[in-house]
Amino acid sequence: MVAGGSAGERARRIRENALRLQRLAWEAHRQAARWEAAGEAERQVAATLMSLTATGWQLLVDREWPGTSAANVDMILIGPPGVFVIDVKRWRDPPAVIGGRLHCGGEPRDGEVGKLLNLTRTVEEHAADLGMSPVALKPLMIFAGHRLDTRVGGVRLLGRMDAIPALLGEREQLQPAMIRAMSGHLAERFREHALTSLDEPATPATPATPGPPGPSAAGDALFDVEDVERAATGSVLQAPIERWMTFLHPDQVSIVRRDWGGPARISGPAGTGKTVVGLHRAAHLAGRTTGRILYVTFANNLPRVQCRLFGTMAAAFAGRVEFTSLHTWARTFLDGRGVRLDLDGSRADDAFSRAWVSAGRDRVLPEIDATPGYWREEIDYVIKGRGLTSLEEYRTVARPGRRTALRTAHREAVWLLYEEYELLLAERGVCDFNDVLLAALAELTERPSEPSYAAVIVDEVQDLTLTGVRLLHALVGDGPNGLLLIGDGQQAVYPGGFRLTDAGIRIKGRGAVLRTNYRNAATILETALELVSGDPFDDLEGPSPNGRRTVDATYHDGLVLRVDAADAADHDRRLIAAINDLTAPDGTSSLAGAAVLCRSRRDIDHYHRCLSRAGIPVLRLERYDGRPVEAVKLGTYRRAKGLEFKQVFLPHHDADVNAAITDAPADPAGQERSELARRQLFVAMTRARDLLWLGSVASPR
Ligand SMILES: Nc1ncnc2c1ncn2[C@@H]1O[C@H](COP(=O)(O)OP(=O)(O)OP(=O)(O)O)[C@@H](O)[C@H]1O
Repeated sequence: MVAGGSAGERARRIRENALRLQRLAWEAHRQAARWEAAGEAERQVAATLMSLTATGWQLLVDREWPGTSAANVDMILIGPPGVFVIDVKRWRDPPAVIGGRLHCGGEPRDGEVGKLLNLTRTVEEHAADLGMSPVALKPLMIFAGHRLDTRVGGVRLLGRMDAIPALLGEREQLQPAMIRAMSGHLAERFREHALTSLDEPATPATPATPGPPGPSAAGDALFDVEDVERAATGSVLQAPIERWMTFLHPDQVSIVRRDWGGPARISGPAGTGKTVVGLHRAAHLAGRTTGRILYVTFANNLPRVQCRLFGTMAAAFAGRVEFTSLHTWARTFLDGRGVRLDLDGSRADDAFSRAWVSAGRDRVLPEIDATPGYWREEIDYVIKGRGLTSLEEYRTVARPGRRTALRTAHREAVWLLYEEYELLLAERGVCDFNDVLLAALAELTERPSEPSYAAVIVDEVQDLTLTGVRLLHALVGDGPNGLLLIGDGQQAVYPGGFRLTDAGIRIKGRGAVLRTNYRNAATILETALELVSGDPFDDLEGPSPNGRRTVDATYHDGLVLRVDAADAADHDRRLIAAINDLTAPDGTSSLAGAAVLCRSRRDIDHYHRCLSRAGIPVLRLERYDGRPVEAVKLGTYRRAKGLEFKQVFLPHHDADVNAAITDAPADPAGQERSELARRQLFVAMTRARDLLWLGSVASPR
């Protein structure tokens, strides 16, 4: 159909719907007149909202607040945008928001806002039993006799006449099955108000328009919890994330809403919904506090994706949550304090290379590992990453995550190398990433952050250094619901770790573990777990001896395709053919869910050329913000952290893992390198939802 024709058809349908709503509104008015006990304002508002029930919305009127017989909730409206908890007002003077507070006739009415927010929390509590996230709960005041559309303290204020278009304009989050289930559930929990006995009318019946539950409906089984779970899980497989993220597993919702007396941790294997819980938690906290929330990760591109997701999921709080990478935050913070540092990665690399030549390679270090990279990591993650300032400290420090034991002579040699590196950095007047974090921590310790954050949520915490975690801890301290650390040691893609106790963070009794993988097809999950099942890993609270963890899979079909090519050219030909296979026979492309992930930047450049030559559009992960784009995403394993794709292609996937084994089969440094290579590959594999393509080239005989 041509574009104009399609638009015309849509316009005709919208007009038809509008007329139908109008007819239903008149019918609703007539029926609402029978609600003798309700006030005039409520009757009018109910009649207006009733018209929505023709399109699948559900309306509960005048309900008892559970646990009381005197208090009532005017209305609960459940529709595609969520659950609206409604307080109807008939004020003589028009409501006004002045200085962020609700007023009427010049008098503040904060109490009314507080009451509605409390009531919303009660509804939220009951909705959570079905797994509904707090982001779908919407406090709403409707004013009879006034026109307005504004917000105050998380509450939307609408005039009666403004309500329908405003509600229909809200972004959809709930599907019809969920609306029906939630309505049935809330009708049971919020009984009809005993003192009013409203004669609720049945909605004008049309097959597609279920009406609000009448008096008898409360007792009927209107839903089945398993149906809700099935509807939610089923929709995951086709719907874009924001459509179904409103319903989580009830255990996840309980973590989102939990009150923690101090720093807390969410852990769990790949794909178990840790980030999802983190984002919903951010929205929940934003609704409970007036301060800002900081949501931090290590990777640079992830904040963009998370920020976009959050904006679609909890638009009302989008301005309250700051998404950033740790280094960006630290640099902005230092800039704001007038601290100037010349961060220059390539000059720092050069300084290290020279330091290695003059103070590293001829000493005892090559006995353990002759590659300078190993010792650069020792400086980055152990010495500077932990903020060590003297050889005495370094002599005795535990090095969790590093498998190679160092004798005194080795530690002294590393320290010399470190001092030489620092000297060369100082001579050049440049610094490295660790210096930025160390400077920010020093600055923050001297002059605490102002204004401070209400909460800091750290995602992928296992990739931070000890200094990074200390810095974020310093922002909120040990206050209730202040610091939340989310991560999984099995997915650490950088070497060298630390324990939370090293940072002075105690989370005893404030941890939650997620165990159900919602992302990967079972066969993909099995292949990925097999790879790391023999590897111990460090998980911030202590070592974990076994890589084979308990994970429940949510079964959906998937495929692992292994391609053993004769040579590199054959390998790349087969990769391109597999990507071209994603295009349907009618020519419609489905590249939006595809990603090619590589081990190194050199590979990235190679595959960018390869794909472009084959006429396949490419979007580098540096520029990806989570929006669906008809292009293959291309990036390194590290850049893919925290992301997911329908189809993941891993060219030469086993090259690093094999090289680590062949180069140094037995020594601890080689073992450490192999484990790290396997963990990185594991992360890349677990990005795949439905298809995992594993390319290798047969080794030359
Ligand atoms: N209750 C749920 N029902 C259905 N899908 C869910 C649920 N919770 C999370 N998911 C989905 O599971 C996938 C993985 O979630 P998420 O990215 O939050 O996991 P994660 O534990 O942070 O993963 P990783 O550690 O591998 O980055 C996402 O597609 C997410 O939307």
